[in-house]
Formats: sequence, C-alpha cells, structure tokens
Amino acid sequence: MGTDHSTDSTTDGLRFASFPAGYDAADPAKADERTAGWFDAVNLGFHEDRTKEERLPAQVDGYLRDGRILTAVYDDRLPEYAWNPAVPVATYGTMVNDLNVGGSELLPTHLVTAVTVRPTHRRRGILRRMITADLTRAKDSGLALAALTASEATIYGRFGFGAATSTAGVELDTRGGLEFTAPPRGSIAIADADKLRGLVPEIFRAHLERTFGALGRQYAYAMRAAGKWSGENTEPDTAVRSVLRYNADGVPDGYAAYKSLGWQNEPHTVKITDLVAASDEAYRELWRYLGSIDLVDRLTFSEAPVEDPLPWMLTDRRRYKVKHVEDVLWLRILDPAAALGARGYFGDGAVVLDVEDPMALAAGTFLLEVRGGVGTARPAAAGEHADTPRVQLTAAALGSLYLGAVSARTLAAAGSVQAGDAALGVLDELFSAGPAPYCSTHF
Ligand SMILES: CC(=O)SCCNC(=O)CCNC(=O)[C@H](O)C(C)(C)COP(=O)(O)OP(=O)(O)OC[C@H]1O[C@@H](n2cnc3c(N)ncnc32)[C@H](O)[C@@H]1OP(=O)(O)O
Repeated sequence: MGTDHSTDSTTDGLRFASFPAGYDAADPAKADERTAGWFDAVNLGFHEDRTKEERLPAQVDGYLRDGRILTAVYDDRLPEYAWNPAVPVATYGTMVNDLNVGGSELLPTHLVTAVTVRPTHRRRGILRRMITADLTRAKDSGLALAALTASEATIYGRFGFGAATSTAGVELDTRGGLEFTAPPRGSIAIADADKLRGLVPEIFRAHLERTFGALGRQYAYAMRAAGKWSGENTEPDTAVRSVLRYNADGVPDGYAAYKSLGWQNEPHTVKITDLVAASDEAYRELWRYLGSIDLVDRLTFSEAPVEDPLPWMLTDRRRYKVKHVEDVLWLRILDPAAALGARGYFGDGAVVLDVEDPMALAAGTFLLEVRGGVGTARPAAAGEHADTPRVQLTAAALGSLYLGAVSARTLAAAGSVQAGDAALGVLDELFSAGPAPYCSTHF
C-alpha cells in the first residue's frame, strides 16, 4: 500500500488508511494517535499485552528505520460504549527487504506483517480486501516477490503464497561439554551491548550475502541481540547475554545471543535467542563456545538450518536432536518473469511454466532458459515452445518451488504441480541441486 492514503467504503462504514508510523506533532516523546491505535489493535490481534505508552516512541523509531507502511481499517459505526474508535478493527503492515535468491544480486522483496482482524469483524472479507489491494500495488511498484511468515498454515495458500523455507528447533545435551572434531580457530568475547548493536547489521549483511534463502532483517534484531529490547516489545531483556566471534585477523564475523531459562528449569537450559555467522568457521566456533559454558546441561535453538552442519562437527552426534521443523518464509510470486530471472540456478535447461493464479497477478505462460546457472525468463504465447518440457502449477506451488526447499517431484506427488518426467527432471536439476535455503528472519 502507498504512503498516507485513505479510502472510504460507505457500504459497510469501513475506512481504510495507510501511513508510516509517526510521533505526536505536539509532543514528539509520544506516538501519534493513529500509530498508538494501530499498535493497540495489533496487540489485541496477537494476544499480547498492551504496550506501555512510554515504550511506543522506541517502536515508532524502529518502524521508521524499517520503512514500514501501516494499513488500518476503521469502523465508523461502532456502537456506543465500544473501545476507542481510533483503534482500528484491522491492521496490516508492509516493508521491503532483500532476499538472497542465489542470483548476482539480492532481490528486494515485499514483506507483509502484523495482519489482524478484530474477532468481532472476522470472516467478512476484510483480510481479502487488504491483501488484494496491497499485492496489486506491490506488483505495480515493480516488486517481483512478496513474503510473509504465517501464524496458521491454512490462511495464505488461497492468496498465492506457498511455504518456501523451514528451520529446525534443536536441542543439545552439553553435560560435560561438547567435543568437536576440528581444532578451535579465532576467538570469542562477551560483547559490549552498545557496540554489538552497531555491529549486528554489518555481520548480518555478510551472512545474508553468502546465505541462499536469507532475508534482510528489521531494526529490532540488533536491539534484541543487545538485550535492549525483548522478543515481544521494546522493554529491555536483562537476561540476554551476547558474544562475538573474531576470525584469525581479529575481525568479528559472527555473534550469538542467549539466556538461561532459570535454575528452576531442569536440566538447566540455555536458550539461544539468535545466532548469526558470516562464515562456516564462525558458525562452528560460536557453537563450540556455547557448548563449553559451565553449569549448562542443555542448549536449545529454534532457528537452526534444516541442513545443519553442527551434528557433523561433533564427536558425539547423538548430543544433537531435532525437536521440530517449522516453516518460516511463505513466498508469493508477483511477477514470474522477473522473479525467475533474478534467481540463481545450477546447470543448464529450459522449461515452460503454465502458472495459474486465482488473483491473476502471476497468471500466464513463461519460458525459463538457464545457461551455466544464469536464468532468463519471458512470457510465452500459448502454442510456442511445444518441444520444451512443460509444467502446470499454481502461483502458490511456484512460491514453494522457488527456493528449491521442496523438489518438483515431491510437489508432483502431492498433486500441486502437473508435469511429465522430463519437466520434473529439469526443474529439480535447476531449482534443487544447490544448497538448501536457510532463512532465520521472522517479521
Ligand atoms: C503475515 C501475518 O501477519 S500472519 C498473522 C495472521 N493473523 C492472525 O493469525 C491473528 C488472528 N486472526 C485474525 O486476525 C483473522 O482471523 C485473519 C487476519 C487471519 C483473517 O481475517 P478475516 O478478515 O477474517 O479474513 P477474510 O474474511 O478476508 O477471509 C478470507 C478467506 O480466508 C479464509 N480464512 C481467514 N482466516 C482463516 C484462518 N485462520 N484459517 C483458515 N482460513 C481462513 C476465509 O475463510 C476466507 O476464505 P474464502 O475467501 O476462500 O471463503
């Protein structure tokens, strides 16, 4: 949605407005009324506590740094005694950040977040109206791809989003310390929180540039890693400790943030709240440090890569257990030719994709040609390229296929794509032969 625009819907008394977060004009130490109302509505929708008024300006600051646009839906016909009419009955937020799609450049991606519709207003099409207008506008503005992380898996398939990456929730038994097969390299230091806050975006950028599937992060991540904000709001989290890893030249190339879950928790457990490495070595050495902390029996981390090198580094791989795997990114192709052209591939091949899209944004026939891992894609006429392997799929299935986390053969077995053996072979060679995508950014 664009900045600062509003539309009235006179048929049902609903008023839609989009604006950036803002401070009160008369008192810049406060959020403005519409921003405060928007935060109130989001907290209601996600069953979070109300944000304390004095914490709102920090949240406004973070949202402005992220370049977020907030959409609010107001009901001008709420009955007498109802909650403040300046609190919207529905919310929707957007921002743009870079996704590593394996191509020569990161792909700016339209991110959708903070979607709530008040329980008294649910299932009358408010989400559908917001998302239809927003995705159309995002496509018109030239963005090829949209993404979100979903509260429930059943909501967004109908809007053309497909689950595209997952992370593993892992647990490590560290009693007596973890032993690694490779010798230690570089060094680790407990970080100065203020300095870490400045370093986190730099380290994450290096991680993003080398990690297929990684997505740029909002400002809150650096604040949380430094314990300045907690996971849920802008209150400090005084339990968080952070470490930096330095390479052999003394340059920081990774960090981890963690906290004890308390002595009442048996066995004594430390939860890793964030861990970002800009090299394989940094990843290993951060875990070596975490596995060596005295008085800790167990480590947990809910954002580990599904293809995790960690168990392969340990002399006792059974210390490492995957407790659950959860989807993270859901991708929505807005412009198939641009999205397919931006991605990096493996090998050579050509395939024709017939994309169905109930929202019509990505519908059409496209020829993808890949030479030496570099792809070009363009719309094709119906009868063209009759000799090229062909696949029929929905926009949501293309979103799932896009980063190769699932193979075309698996999607075909699930009935989500229709293709002959030749087309499935080409798709799997091009899309799934490389590294598994890893995205640890939630938004
Ligand atoms: C990216 C994010 O922010 S994810 C967070 C999503 N938000 C939440 O989980 C907070 C709690 N839930 C809510 O606020 C609301 O129920 C929402 C936002 C999920 C749905 O809003 P609504 O306005 O009720 O949705 P709307 O009426 O537009 O429904 C559109 C379609 O989605 C379906 N739908 C909506 N919510 C759900 C759901 N939770 N599960 C399954 N289907 C759903 C509807 O049945 C409807 O289907 P149809 O058009 O194919 O018949």
